[in-house]
Parts: sequence; C-alpha cells; structure tokens
Amino acid sequence: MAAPPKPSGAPAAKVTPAAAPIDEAAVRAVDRVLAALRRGEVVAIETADGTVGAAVSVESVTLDAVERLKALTGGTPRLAVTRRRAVVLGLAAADAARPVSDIADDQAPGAAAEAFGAMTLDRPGGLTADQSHALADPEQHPQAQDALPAGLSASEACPGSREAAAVDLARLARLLPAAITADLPSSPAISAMEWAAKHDLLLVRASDVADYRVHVVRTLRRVADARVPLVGSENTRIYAFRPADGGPEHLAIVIGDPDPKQPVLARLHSECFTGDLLGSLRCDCGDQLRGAIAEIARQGSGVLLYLAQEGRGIGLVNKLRAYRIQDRGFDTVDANEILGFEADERVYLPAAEMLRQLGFEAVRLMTNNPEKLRQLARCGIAVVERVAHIFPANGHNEAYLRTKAERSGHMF
Ligand SMILES: Nc1nc2c(ncn2[C@@H]2O[C@H](COP(=O)(O)OP(=O)(O)OP(=O)(O)O)[C@@H](O)[C@H]2O)c(=O)[nH]1
Ligand SMILES: [Zn+2]
Repeated sequence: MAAPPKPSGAPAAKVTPAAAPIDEAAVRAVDRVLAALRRGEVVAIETADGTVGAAVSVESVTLDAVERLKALTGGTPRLAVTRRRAVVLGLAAADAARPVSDIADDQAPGAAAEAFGAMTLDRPGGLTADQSHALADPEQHPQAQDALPAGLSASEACPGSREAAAVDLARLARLLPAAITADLPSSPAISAMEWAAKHDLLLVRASDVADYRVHVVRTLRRVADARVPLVGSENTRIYAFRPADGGPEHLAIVIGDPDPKQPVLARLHSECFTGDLLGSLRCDCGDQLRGAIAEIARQGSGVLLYLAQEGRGIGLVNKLRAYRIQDRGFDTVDANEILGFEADERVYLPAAEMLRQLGFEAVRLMTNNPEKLRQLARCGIAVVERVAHIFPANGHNEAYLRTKAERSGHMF
C-alpha cells in the first residue's frame, strides 16, 4: 500500500483541542443571529471598539431591507464579500488569501475570520440592493466584473471588523458568503445592547463570530450509538457526535471490533446528499461510501467517519449553485471560488476529535486526497498509511475527477 506522501513545506504543526472554555452565551448569540440571517432579518454586530452597526445577508437583501439599514443606522450601505469573490470581480489580488485549511493550525481563536479574508465594496452614496446582488451573486450577473458600478472601491475588511464578521456569519449560515452592512456614523449615547434592543435586533459581537467556528469544531459530545447491521457488514455500530452549537451531528460507523492499540483502517467521508443518497453521477462519493464499507468489512474492521460537511463545507444549496456554474463550463474548483468560497472549506478537527473519543490515535487512511492526510496529521492523528480509494469514472464525472487530480493534487 502506498505510504502517505510527505506533507510539503514546514513540518505540520500539531493542533490539540483548545483548553479555552466555551463561552455559552457567545455561542448562543451567534446561533440566534445565524437563524435570523437565514430568515432574511437585519441583525446588529458590535465590534471591539464598542461601535455597532447593522447587517443583512445578500441573499435576502431587498430594497426595503437596504432602506431599513439606512433608516436604522443613518449610515450608507456597503457590501462585504470574501476576498475570493473580490478576486473574481478583479478587485483583489489572489495571492493574499490564506487557504481555509490553515485554520486548524492557528491556536488563536479568531483565526477563522483572518483565514477566510473579507473585503468591503463601497461607492459614494452607498450600494443599492440590485448592485449588491449583481456583485455578490454570480447567478444574478455572471459577468459582474465587466459591469462594476461607477465609483466602486474595494478595501480590506480587517479580522474583527463588522464586515469580516458579516461575511463569516453568512458563510456559517450556509448562505452566499456576502452581506450588506451599515454603521452608525457616531457612537449612540446608549450601549450596543440597548441600541439593538431598541430596534428589536439580535446582537452579536464580531469577536464571538471569529471564535465560534474554532470553538464549535473542537467540542463534540457523543450523544447516542446503536447496532446497525449493514449489507455486507453485519457487525456495525453507529455513533453520533453533536457539536457544541447543537448543529448537525457527525457520525462514526464502526465496523467489526478494531483494536485501538493498532492503526485503524479509516475513511473520512464528507456528506454528499446527491452522491451518497441519490446515486448522483456528478461525483464519486456514492461509490466511495459504499466501497469503503465493503472494503473495511473485507479487511475485518475499521471506522468510517460520516462528516456533516456537505459540498466540501459550503452546504447543499451552495453546491447546487456550484453545479449550475459548472454547467456554464467552469470546473469544481472555479465554481466554488466564483461563489466566493475557497475550493475546499472543510476543517478536520471534528474527525480527529471523534477518532480520539473512540480511542483511536493512529489510522490507515482510505483517501486519494493529500489535504486530508495533511490535515488529519496536523490535528494530532498519526496517519501511518494511505490506502488508495479509487473508483472508475462513470461517463458523467470525468471532468470532476480530472480537476481533483490536476488542481487539488488527488492521487488517482
Ligand atoms: N462544492 C462542491 N462540493 C462537491 C462537488 N462534488 C462533490 N462535492 C463534495 O465534495 C465532498 C467529497 O468529499 P470526499 O469524497 O469525502 O473527499 P474528497 O475530498 O473527494 O477526497 P477522497 O477522500 O479521496 O474521496 C463532499 O462533501 C461532496 O458533497 C462540487 O462539484 N462542488
Ligand atoms: Zn459527491
């Protein structure tokens, strides 16, 4: 079996779960705001300097929402997008964005916002709802970069800023990663909390948004398990692990009785509703899922982690948007980036945490993806061997598999 490729560059820094206790109130505040943004509501964001402003996701922005932002704050509406989207619009340099997978390296809470990188787009008099849609939504205006509004300017949205927090909230809410924000021109005589309460807005601190992802991915609680005989693998138990934010559970499918003292045969499988459940021919996930269960059973024992990271972490709705962009001739990497996402937004701390809680410290990893090998090792799990996990193309997924090989380094 192939030995894992040596990770390129500096030796991987090990990441161990943060000792920092979870700030329950902060997680709760972020959760509430995520739900409000998904409902299309305006929310309030306070920054470390105590100033407060309002934001609404670009998916929900309407003429009324922009008028409400103006009326509430007295400020002019600006658009906050990811650096990746700004690059697509020709408004930022590509080399400045840090790959998302570096998040796991950074012990400092708040790394998430910095790793993603956000930009503020503005013009004299502010941006209208239509202009914001056209700039942020590739469906609205496929060639937005050719028709930028006059007077448009782009500036760095520093980590901890309202704009960086608004973009990260949209991303966490699995919406298009962009938001309209507006600041109060001067600090109100009342506190941010009083201002938000006065206008019946849910309030969140930008610092809590930055810390949220780092905290939540690190705290999983095993909540249930059951014996579930599978076709071809009757000695199987499924364990469910719930993250601190109460979000979707990740699952561990333990086949046979793997010995924790030996490197366990393991598959990290990211959820793919279309491939895993519907038998989509656009990817190889369904084959990889069923193939992993069969191979682990054939070898006697092992574990398949089924990770709630649909669409390489961008969610099913955004993956469908990415498919529509691919139908216009772009590949799976470009499609993510045109939406404003990184090519791959997954983090592997949940997988490492589940393996540790199940007693496994070393794995023989079934994957073709060098990034998975690298990231799992960085999260403190010893990857002693790579086990190739290749399935034949099916007449529909050649381009997808070719892109993964040519642009994401997959070893086929
Ligand atoms: N954004 C996006 N996600 C996709 C696309 N096709 C498949 N996916 C997602 O990609 C992920 C595939 O994950 P895996 O098969 O576990 O891993 P991998 O990165 O392909 O590497 P392997 O371990 O070698 O399989 C799933 O979350 C799918 O939903 C696509 O075109 N766009
Ligand atoms: Zn898939």
